[in-house]
Amino acid sequence: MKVAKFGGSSVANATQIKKVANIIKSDPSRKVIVVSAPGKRFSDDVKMTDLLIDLCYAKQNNQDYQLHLQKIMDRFEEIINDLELGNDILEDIQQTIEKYLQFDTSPLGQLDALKSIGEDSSAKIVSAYLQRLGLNASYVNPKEAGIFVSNEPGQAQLLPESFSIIYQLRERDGVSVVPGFFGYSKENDLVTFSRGGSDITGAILAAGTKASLYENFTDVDSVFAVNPNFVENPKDITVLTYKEMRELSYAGFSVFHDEALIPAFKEQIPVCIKNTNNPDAPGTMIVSERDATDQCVVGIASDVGFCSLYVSKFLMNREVGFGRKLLNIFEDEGISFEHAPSGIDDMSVIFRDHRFTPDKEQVVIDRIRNELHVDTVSIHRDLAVIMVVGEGLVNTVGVAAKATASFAKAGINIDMINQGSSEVSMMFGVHAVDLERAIQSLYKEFFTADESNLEFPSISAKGH
Ligand SMILES: Nc1ncnc2c1ncn2[C@@H]1O[C@H](COP(=O)(O)OP(=O)(O)O)[C@@H](O)[C@H]1O
Ligand SMILES: N[C@@H](CC(=O)OP(=O)(O)O)C(=O)O
Repeated sequence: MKVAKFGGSSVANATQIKKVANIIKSDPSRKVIVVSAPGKRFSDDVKMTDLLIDLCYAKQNNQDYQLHLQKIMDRFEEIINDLELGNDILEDIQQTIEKYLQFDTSPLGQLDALKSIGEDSSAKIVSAYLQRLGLNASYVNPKEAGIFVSNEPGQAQLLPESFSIIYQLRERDGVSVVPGFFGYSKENDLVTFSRGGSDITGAILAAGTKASLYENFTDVDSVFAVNPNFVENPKDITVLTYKEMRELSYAGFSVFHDEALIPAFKEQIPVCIKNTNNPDAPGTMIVSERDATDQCVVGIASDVGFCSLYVSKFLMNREVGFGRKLLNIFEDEGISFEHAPSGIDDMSVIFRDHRFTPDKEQVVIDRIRNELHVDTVSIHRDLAVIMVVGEGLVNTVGVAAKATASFAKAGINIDMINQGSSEVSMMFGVHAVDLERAIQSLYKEFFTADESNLEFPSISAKGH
């Protein structure tokens, strides 16, 4: 049996949902279906999850929320009418929203409950539509499916005991349609995964049911070697390993959630990224091993929104416990870090900007000066991180030289390099303003024989 997840772009409107139904009908082994909330229908559109977040904040700030509620209901109504489904689903959605708006719980608990409406309603709509087409399909709530998670609002983690319950999904008759993005804590609270987390639900169900394949349907024919917003018609990737995809997703390939790789990897479930708009295209396979002999670099990912803290102290290498004490300061202040490249007398620590907010800067700097007696400490913001990823890359001679040469050709200053801590990636830090040119230059270097006829579009990054 297969688990198929359909992302927001695949359930954005009735036309898309009809394509989804055809895909499900065409292969009876697609027994477990995971759906996201309605996504963007055009580039300036707003995702249903964001509409629900706006509604929640309006309510919590005692503002008039009727307009927000209306936008949500209008969108669901249009989908339900276009699919010619009865009014009962719309009423059910409205009642669930009203119930959650009156919820007497923590603000974050209420936010998670409202955020889940998008996926929950999609699953009700898709299952009803499949039934209308004569399929034996049913809506299965994540609790019934066995998705039990930690009580960390917006950051849920699966509890391992879930797997044995999830396995029982195999026994259900017909097609089970499960909403993505959320589960339930042991205390019965509804908790969501991080943004983009329907991919995680799909991977959990694929691992839990020991599926033969996890299909992840989106709006592109394959994973491309670089984000298609930077390079026009970039090369597609036909196969890549779990490790490669995890690094690429983590570093900016928003097409698949990095945390979704872990359950699939643990149970060795192959993943196939496919296009709902072109289901006959082979897509990209993610597997445990690939032959990396002819192509050691498989993709180049990048993301903005990083900052770095730099410290230098003469003879740092001889001071036992320096790194621990430095990182301890961040632990005390509740700041998690991403990378920590170090030299003999220097160390940098890289953070996501939103984790190391400017209001924490002064406290951290004072503590580093007073407790570690460093020579220099400074913070650099507006940093972008680029990951050059590929199996065997770290053992291949000349990759770093090729990459740094391409930065030099484009006249880009490298703020930092971190090579070797991961077996499959090499990290570069550059100023965010140089990112687009850096990616284009690296792409030329690693993926094109003829550099003269490349065209680069102007950047319009697409995020969650
Ligand atoms: N390297 C990449 N390859 C393919 N798509 C990418 C890549 N990097 C970013 N993307 C973006 O990811 C989008 C698909 O992810 P997402 O919008 O989350 O889809 P869905 O709504 O199906 O979950 C693509 O439309 C594309 O813009
Ligand atoms: N709807 C949620 C979860 C999700 O996975 O969505 P999508 O499949 O559109 O990335 C979000 O927007 O974060």
